[in-house]
Amino acid sequence: MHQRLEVALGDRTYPIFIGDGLIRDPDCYRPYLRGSRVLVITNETVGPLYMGAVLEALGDLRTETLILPDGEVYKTLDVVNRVFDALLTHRFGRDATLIALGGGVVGDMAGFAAACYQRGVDFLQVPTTLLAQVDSSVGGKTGVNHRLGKNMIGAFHQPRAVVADTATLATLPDRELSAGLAEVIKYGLIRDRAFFGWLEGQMGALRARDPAALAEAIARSCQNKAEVVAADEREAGQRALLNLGHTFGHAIETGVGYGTWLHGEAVGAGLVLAAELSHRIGWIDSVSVDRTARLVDAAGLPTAPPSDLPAERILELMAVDKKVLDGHLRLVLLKGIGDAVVTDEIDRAQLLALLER
Ligand SMILES: NC(=O)c1ccc[n+]([C@@H]2O[C@H](COP(=O)([O-])OP(=O)(O)OC[C@H]3O[C@@H](n4cnc5c(N)ncnc54)[C@H](O)[C@@H]3O)[C@@H](O)[C@H]2O)c1
Ligand SMILES: O=C(O)C(=O)C[C@@H](O)[C@H](O)[C@H](O)COP(=O)(O)O
Ligand SMILES: [Zn+2]
Repeated sequence: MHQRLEVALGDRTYPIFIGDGLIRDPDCYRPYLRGSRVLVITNETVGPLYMGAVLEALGDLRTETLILPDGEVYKTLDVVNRVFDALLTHRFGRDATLIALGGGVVGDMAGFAAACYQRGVDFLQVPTTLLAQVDSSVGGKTGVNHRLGKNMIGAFHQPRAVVADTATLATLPDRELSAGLAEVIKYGLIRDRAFFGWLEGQMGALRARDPAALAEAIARSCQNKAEVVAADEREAGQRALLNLGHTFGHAIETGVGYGTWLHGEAVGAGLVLAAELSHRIGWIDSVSVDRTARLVDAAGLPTAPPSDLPAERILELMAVDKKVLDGHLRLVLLKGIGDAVVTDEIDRAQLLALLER
């Protein structure tokens, strides 16, 4: 079954297409191209698998391709510069459309290149990981990492359309599927208690790649994300809730070295830390913490930070989080399952005690 959701942003709106085989469907691309010139950006793993299908769908358009190296460690300004090199070498103008074909790494970099090239050109997201289909392809956060912090350089730039072909998940390694499930669980925790309950019952089916379960998880995740982004495109308020687990998670990713822990793995541990901290300050009961830890574990994800990363180091890295305001750390914590809030009331001693447990 094919589904179409909308991300409504005031006078602008864009579709999220979800379904089996959509990567080959010209109707998912053609109406969203400004001109006839397209640059498809992918990486050395995804290119051989799916570039042919995208080129087939684009037909006789004037299309160029660019293959980037694969890995979180390549989500850098240097690599984005290769996109600018390609655009300029092929003399792309302002009517260019970039197509990001791959996971969140390709999507974040291609989107950032689109935000910057000639001060902004169009781009489409064609996400091929679960994580990208449920999260990174939607909402317009684009950017790259810095040695000192995750996603520290970037821009808000919305895609013109998102084409999530669920069939591409067939080739995704199990570890990457699990990583995507961390962001899926996140939506249940922050704003969708019923979805959280559904996930508790469906985790086995999701990990077994049951097509109906995956399609449902992707659609409900995208619906939740689209609603949050529509209400707060540039994270002036409630969009920060999408960062549940990420202050811990980003610190873990940076601390162990980009790509050592996958983003979703670090978020998985971060979700459990956020739940545990919420319990320690009396906001949620221990049953809710256990349910969170059990679901994260059932997804095949870590439930605690790496034992060789000192608590002091995690705290140091958390201090560069983008939610820091006036030097104060702000964290997303839980008032209940399905009910997240941002708070600045956690002090260093509480965090140290949590991380040293
Ligand atoms: N912009 C946002 O809102 C947002 C949201 C969440 C995460 N992110 C970012 O996304 C990144 C993580 O994305 P990710 O988890 O997709 O990782 P990724 O892009 O590194 O992809 C994971 C791996 O799977 C491979 N791959 C992709 N599709 C495949 C397929 N269909 N079959 C086989 N292999 C495939 C990739 O080549 C890569 O090796 C992080 O940098 C994170 O910060 C951004
Ligand atoms: O879309 C958002 O907003 C998110 O926070 C989604 C997160 O899953 C994602 O990892 C995002 O890139 C984190 O944002 P950042 O602003 O903390 O870098
Ligand atoms: Zn994330």
